[in-house]
Amino acid sequence: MDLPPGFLTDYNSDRSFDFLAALRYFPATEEEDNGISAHEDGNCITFVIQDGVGGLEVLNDDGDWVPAEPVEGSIIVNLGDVIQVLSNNKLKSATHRVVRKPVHRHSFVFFFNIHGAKWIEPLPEFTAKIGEAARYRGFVYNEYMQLRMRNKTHPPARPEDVVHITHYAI
Ligand SMILES: O=C(O)CCC(=O)C(=O)O
Ligand SMILES: [Fe+2]
Repeated sequence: MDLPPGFLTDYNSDRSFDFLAALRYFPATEEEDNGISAHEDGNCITFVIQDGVGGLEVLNDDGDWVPAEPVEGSIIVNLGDVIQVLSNNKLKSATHRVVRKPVHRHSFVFFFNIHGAKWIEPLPEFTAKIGEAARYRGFVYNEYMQLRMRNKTHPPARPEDVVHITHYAI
């Protein structure tokens, strides 16, 4: 990102919002194979350790779903919305989903987050310093998390009203 080493540590050294999820996906049935619907992670960076079953897929620029094939001993690193905003779209928050397979799947997912009170806006290194306009207005991280939570607790009738990071786009 052309930022000084240790930038993220200095930017936010508070780890209290981080969490680890141990997930188990039940086998797909004839009728239904949705594990997790298409989404972007709202946080900073997500680390996924998956077993050998597979099912995690990433949407590419052509609109095709590309499987993140299991590789023994590897960790998948997924950038979230916070990095997309900080980098002013230079780094993208990947759209991904999990499609269930005929057998159980297990994954460990570590969400490297940002403190809730943190102000998030495109960094000068990706805007003023390189003569680019900011593509997002600033927001408090918790506010975005609450809007995302509302997507689940009060699902909007119209799909276009579901809040994504584009809510803050300029
Ligand atoms: O289980 C996985 O491989 C990914 C889960 C995921 O995308 C999420 O929890 O946000
Ligand atoms: Fe995810």
